[in-house]
Amino acid sequence: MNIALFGYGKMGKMIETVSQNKGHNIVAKIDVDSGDIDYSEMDVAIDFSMPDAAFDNISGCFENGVPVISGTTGWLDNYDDAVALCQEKNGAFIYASNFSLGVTIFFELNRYLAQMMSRLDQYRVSLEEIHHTQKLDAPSGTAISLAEDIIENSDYQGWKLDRAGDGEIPVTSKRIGDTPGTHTVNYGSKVDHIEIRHAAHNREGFALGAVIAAEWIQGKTGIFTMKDVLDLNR
Ligand SMILES: NC(=O)C1=CN([C@@H]2O[C@H](COP(=O)(O)OP(=O)(O)OC[C@H]3O[C@@H](n4cnc5c(N)ncnc54)[C@H](O)[C@@H]3O)[C@@H](O)[C@H]2O)C=CC1
Ligand SMILES: O=C(O)C1=N[C@H](C(=O)O)C[C@H](O)C1
Repeated sequence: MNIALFGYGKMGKMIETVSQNKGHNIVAKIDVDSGDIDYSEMDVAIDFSMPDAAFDNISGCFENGVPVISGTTGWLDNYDDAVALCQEKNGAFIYASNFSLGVTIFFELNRYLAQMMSRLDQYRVSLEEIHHTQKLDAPSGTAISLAEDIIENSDYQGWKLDRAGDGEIPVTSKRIGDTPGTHTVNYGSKVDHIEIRHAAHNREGFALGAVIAAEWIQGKTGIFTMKDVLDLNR
């Protein structure tokens, strides 16, 4: 498979290594100021760039018939436009705030736990995410996904960074050293707490999930999620 990398930073380089270890070719490494882009050899584009670059990168790929795997966070104000363009061009698209296979399962646990806990008014939920100090966005895309999934499966009406009001989920963001990404969902009562946590040990899991998604999307058209890739919708 011929893969084009949009964003050749920490994740772009990790995806290059994982892709090559699986026998794929990297046919383009697009970074800031790369100039004119030749889309002709691309079987798929994997975008891990920057919030203000992601939508243009994704749009360019759809305009040129290239399927897109998008991992960049912090650009979702334009998500609906990306979906509309993908549909107009009969393209193929997967966005995930976190491509780790473990986090895809963690998202399912979070939804199920939220449904059960919504029956008990003794517990209050809170979210914490910890990342490396170079991270640009806060809270993380993964924390936002977790919060949105809890809201969909409970009576919570929103989330807020740090100080949350009634009916809102408090989210705490910490930036510590080189932490690749740790997410904790905590339900506390006066007498106990229940916690689920995913901790990435390095970036390889994110990269592997993105490459598996790129392999899976070959020959398909439509908008998909990692649940489709792992066949968790059954
Ligand atoms: N969904 C997931 O599983 C994961 C998502 N991420 C997200 O991926 C993004 C990138 O993360 P990192 O690689 O750690 O960041 P990074 O800062 O190491 O790399 C980003 C790269 O994008 C480049 N860039 C800037 N403008 C560009 C443009 N117009 N076109 C192409 N490239 C451009 C930068 O020069 C840089 O090399 C972030 O939004 C991060 O939150 C990171 C890890 C996992
Ligand atoms: O910027 C990162 O590094 C990460 N970003 C994603 C996010 O915002 O959730 C995924 C992962 O936690 C690493």
